[in-house]
Amino acid sequence: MSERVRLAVTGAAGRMGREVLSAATDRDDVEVVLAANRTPVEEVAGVPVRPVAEIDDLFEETMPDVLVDFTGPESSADYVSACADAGVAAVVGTTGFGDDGLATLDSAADSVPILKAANFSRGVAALRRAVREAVAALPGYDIEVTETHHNGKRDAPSGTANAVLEDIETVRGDAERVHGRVGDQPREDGEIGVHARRAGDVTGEHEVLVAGNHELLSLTHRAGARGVFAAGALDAAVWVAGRDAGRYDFDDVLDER
Ligand SMILES: NC(=O)C1=CN([C@@H]2O[C@H](COP(=O)(O)OP(=O)(O)OC[C@H]3O[C@@H](n4cnc5c(N)ncnc54)[C@H](OP(=O)(O)O)[C@@H]3O)[C@@H](O)[C@H]2O)C=CC1
Ligand SMILES: O=C(O)C1=N[C@H](C(=O)O)C[C@H](O)C1
Repeated sequence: MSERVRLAVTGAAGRMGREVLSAATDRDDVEVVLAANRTPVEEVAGVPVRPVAEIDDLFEETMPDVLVDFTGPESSADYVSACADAGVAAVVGTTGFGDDGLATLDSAADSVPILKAANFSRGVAALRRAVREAVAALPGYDIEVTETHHNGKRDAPSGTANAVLEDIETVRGDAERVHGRVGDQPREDGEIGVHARRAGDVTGEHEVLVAGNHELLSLTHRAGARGVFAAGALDAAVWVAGRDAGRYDFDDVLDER
């Protein structure tokens, strides 16, 4: 697409919505035509924000090419349904979906392109590749996954930690997740420890430990600012505009760049 991609941004006044709007104003390949938020706010990054009374009315006045959504799992599923009805593509950064929400995304993808990623950082994409390789190279080693986020985060474990765990399980197959660890039993072979920490204003950290006797491999990603997620989400929005209906993820974007 040579023209600017016309964007709608939901959750405009949230931590990520603000970053996306701010990053969008610095780019010449996107144009924000609609910013919406549940709680009324006047503007974010100089963009007027519309209160969302009824999600069905979201595109009543303005039709974007792509919706970028960082909200919560219930609202995100509703926004994506509205996209399917209106023929609008969606980039979903929201995490914490249950089975019903994921089914809603799958069904919307029958009619529009839906690109969902738990993490739009390029560093995390590289972390996931490194973890898959390490786990394949170190059969039988103990694995512990730890994520740390700000005290306002709702879902635990993080969407990224869940994606990393799925990667590990795909390679290893026989893993059992153990969330936290209490009691007086030693670690069992094959389990994967999962630890979610919430503290202060940490943007987002993910660490995978792979340990055998006398050696420990630690793979860690630390996000220093939400701008990395916003930049990736906007790259994804530009990439997904005009695509065929279907489910896509951030790797599809990275594979082509
Ligand atoms: N994929 C990625 O790279 C990243 C994903 N995330 C994910 O993005 C999501 C949002 O994170 P963050 O910005 O920190 O969250 P915030 O709590 O800061 O913002 C959430 C936004 O969503 C809106 N919202 C929440 N629930 C509803 C609802 N039921 N109906 C309508 N609007 C709703 C809020 O509206 P209101 O102002 O009215 O409360 C707010 O605008 C989370 O799921 C998080 O895990 C976060 C960072 C990176
Ligand atoms: O809520 C957050 O902040 C983040 N959420 C995403 C997740 O759940 O993995 C991505 C990032 O870690 C920040």
